Amino acid sequence: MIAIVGKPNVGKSTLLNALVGQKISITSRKAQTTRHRITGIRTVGPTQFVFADTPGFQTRHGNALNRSLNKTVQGAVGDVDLVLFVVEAGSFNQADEQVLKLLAQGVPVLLIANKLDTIKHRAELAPWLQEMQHRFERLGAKAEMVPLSAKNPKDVERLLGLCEKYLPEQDWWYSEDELTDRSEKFLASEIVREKLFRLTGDELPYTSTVVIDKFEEEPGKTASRFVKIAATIIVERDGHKAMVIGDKGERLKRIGMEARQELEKLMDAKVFLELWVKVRSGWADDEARVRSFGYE
Ligand SMILES: Nc1nc2c(ncn2[C@@H]2O[C@H](COP(=O)(O)OP(=O)(O)OP(=O)(O)O)[C@@H](O)[C@H]2O)c(=O)[nH]1
Repeated sequence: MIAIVGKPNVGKSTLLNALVGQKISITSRKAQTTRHRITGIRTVGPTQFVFADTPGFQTRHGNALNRSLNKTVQGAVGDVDLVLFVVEAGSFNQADEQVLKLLAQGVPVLLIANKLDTIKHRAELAPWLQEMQHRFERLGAKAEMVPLSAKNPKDVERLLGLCEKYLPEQDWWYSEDELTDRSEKFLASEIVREKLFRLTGDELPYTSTVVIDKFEEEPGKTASRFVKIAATIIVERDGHKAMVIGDKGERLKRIGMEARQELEKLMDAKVFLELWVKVRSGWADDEARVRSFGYE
């Protein structure tokens, strides 16, 4: 069991998807895309890797949504064999420091210095890596430094080999072909949320969310599956609703189309997807609402 932790936007979900070999956690340029603990499974030969992706640890806003996200992170690092602590290569700031403080004593850590491809002069990274090593030593923590790019398949394969050394010998938890413990219904809401964030860019606040109202598989008349999904995009203000719908409904249509195509591939089914947009002001500050929208 391996937890993937780090501040928002360092590439945790990108790394998880690469490690698992299939997209199971959504990613975007927007920070705070991941909202839930997502388990990804990869079985290679005799070894089963169970990865837990976590939301980026929040340090700025203390609202109910962020408190819930941070609880998810804390829960994930407690009981694992190994932690992948993801940072951006060459950088370590206050937000990274906060994550470091969460790490349980005694659990081995790989410091993943991600986005190595963005560093022009690799030699310049050496003093930074040394400084990182010292930082861990001062805490009495064991850590191995692993500079890599989550977007480079060779780096990801090498990382799997490094992780393997830390895993105990025990029975597998999942069958060989399982990739995630999350349901298709959950993945559907995540994929709609990813398209929503990607197609609205920085204009839409991260407090928008997606709730699945209906997820029904039609009894098969033919060999292929047919799934009917209705989802509501929840936003904070009327202005955001207009932004999501777009000119003559163009943007909402595009969100629906891209999400449907990806879901059809993922579920190997014909998908009928219906999208609605609703305004619910202040939901991210309201504990009960945060829970009712599926956050722990
Ligand atoms: N250049 C480069 N970009 C990367 C790499 N890994 C991830 N990214 C980009 O970094 C951005 C954030 O990636 P995510 O995987 O969504 O990051 P995250 O840490 O899961 O983010 P949160 O959900 O906010 O916690 C995306 O635009 C990725 O494409 C990498 O190795 N190199």
